[in-house]
Amino acid sequence: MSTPRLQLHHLSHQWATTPASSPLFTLDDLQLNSGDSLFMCGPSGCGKSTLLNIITGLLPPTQGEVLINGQSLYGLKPGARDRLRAQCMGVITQSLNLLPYLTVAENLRLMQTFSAQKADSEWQRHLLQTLNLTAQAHQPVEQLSIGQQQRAAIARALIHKPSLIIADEPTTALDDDNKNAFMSLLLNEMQNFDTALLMVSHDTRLQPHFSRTLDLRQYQSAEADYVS
Ligand SMILES: Nc1ncnc2c1ncn2[C@@H]1O[C@H](COP(=O)(O)OP(=O)(O)OP(=O)(O)O)[C@@H](O)[C@H]1O
Repeated sequence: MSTPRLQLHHLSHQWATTPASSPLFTLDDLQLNSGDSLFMCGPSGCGKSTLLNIITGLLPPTQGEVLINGQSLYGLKPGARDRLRAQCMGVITQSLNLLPYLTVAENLRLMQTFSAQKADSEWQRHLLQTLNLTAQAHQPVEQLSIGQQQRAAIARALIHKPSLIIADEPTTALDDDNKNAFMSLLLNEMQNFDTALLMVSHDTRLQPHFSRTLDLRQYQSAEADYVS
């Protein structure tokens, strides 16, 4: 069995503004292996973005441990942590994170540079072909349709062969047909590329696409303040 892609141990977070007795959430144990897809939901303010920031190395938790491929994320110095994030994680957000004036291929190349990988033209060709973007490879992203931009964002999240994909509300702007197409594509590609997926969404209709669900509300302290 390969090393888990993500492990959370006794993880909790507490803002300085909240009482010591009521951390935002407490997750004793969570593990994602290659091929796992986790749907994370919960009411506004329950801590989803906070947890994603902790998992992506941007916010040290007040307690507990985050392991990426068995490596303690916060046991690393900030520079090494940034490198681990760039090498091991692919992130897709609602705003897609693509540079609009660069072509699709240039966006992919930039991601490879951040992750300190050599250009792999064979892999890029394969990805663009799989995602039906070969004809758009040398077009600026701002000239693509929304659906094409989303496929480009998936390619960008996979170009460096990450072990973990983090997707934060990536389907908010989509109609139902495009939502389902996007999810099928993302899940299919993450299975093909041997990675794990953690996606945050308010849209519980997407839940059946995933192998597991985590409702963060269930991991909150009783005094937590959020909007249902
Ligand atoms: N820098 C901060 N300092 C203090 N409190 C914060 C900070 N950032 C967020 N919070 C609080 O932490 C709680 C969780 O916020 P978070 O953004 O993680 O929720 P969320 O579940 O992602 O919400 P939404 O679904 O609305 O995006 C909120 O009560 C918020 O006010």
